[in-house]
Amino acid sequence: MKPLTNQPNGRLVRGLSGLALGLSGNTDVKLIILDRDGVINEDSDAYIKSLDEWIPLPGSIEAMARLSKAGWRIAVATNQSGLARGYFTQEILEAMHARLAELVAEQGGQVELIRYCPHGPDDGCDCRKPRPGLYRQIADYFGLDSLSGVPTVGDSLRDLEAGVAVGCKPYLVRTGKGNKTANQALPTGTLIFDNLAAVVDSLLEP
Ligand SMILES: O=P(O)(O)OC[C@@H](O)[C@H]1O[C@@H](OP(=O)(O)O)[C@@H](O)[C@@H](O)[C@@H]1O
Ligand SMILES: [Mg+2]
Ligand SMILES: [Zn+2]
Repeated sequence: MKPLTNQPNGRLVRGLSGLALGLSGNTDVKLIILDRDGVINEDSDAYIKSLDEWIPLPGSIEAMARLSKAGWRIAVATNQSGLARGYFTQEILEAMHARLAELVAEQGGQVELIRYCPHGPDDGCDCRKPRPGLYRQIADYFGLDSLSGVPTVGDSLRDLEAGVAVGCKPYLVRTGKGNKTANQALPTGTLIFDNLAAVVDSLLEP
């Protein structure tokens, strides 16, 4: 089932997935917002420029499927300045996201929404993290007037800052750039875990 994803002009392209779920704007919604590179898949300082370079981190796909099967809704919020820099095409990016959705679906889970910022650092958009534009788009999609308390998982400070700006609960993972980020001043209340699987374990423990 293809996730919903966005076009560079920000228009949402409806994939095969179902209708937007009209979740009420309350904080007990089981929604999680994940960063992509360094949380779900390996990251590289040379960017992830092809489907071959898009390699899931150990346990991340299984963790997403476990969370999804437990009733959580999964959204991804990712900066993809490589598009603006000309390192890869939108077609390649969408192929990575289709692969992600496919792998999670094979394990019985679903990635419902992937929102990315296609812009470069100097484009002045509102969707490049640490700005919270992607998070607002995700809240709109799920019909939420608040993301207060919604867990967001990142490996970079900007991921946490973007989520905290709209009330999310910040989780840092040590994968990707996370070990380095852990030495920076983090948003109050940030919880630190080794990887996404450990975050999911903590969210699912009774
Ligand atoms: O972690 P998410 O948001 O999913 O994606 C990050 C990537 O878009 C790239 O973001 C770049 O930052 P700049 O966009 O050049 O500042 C660099 O950090 C790259 O190493 C990284 O692969
Ligand atoms: Mg990242
Ligand atoms: Zn943007």
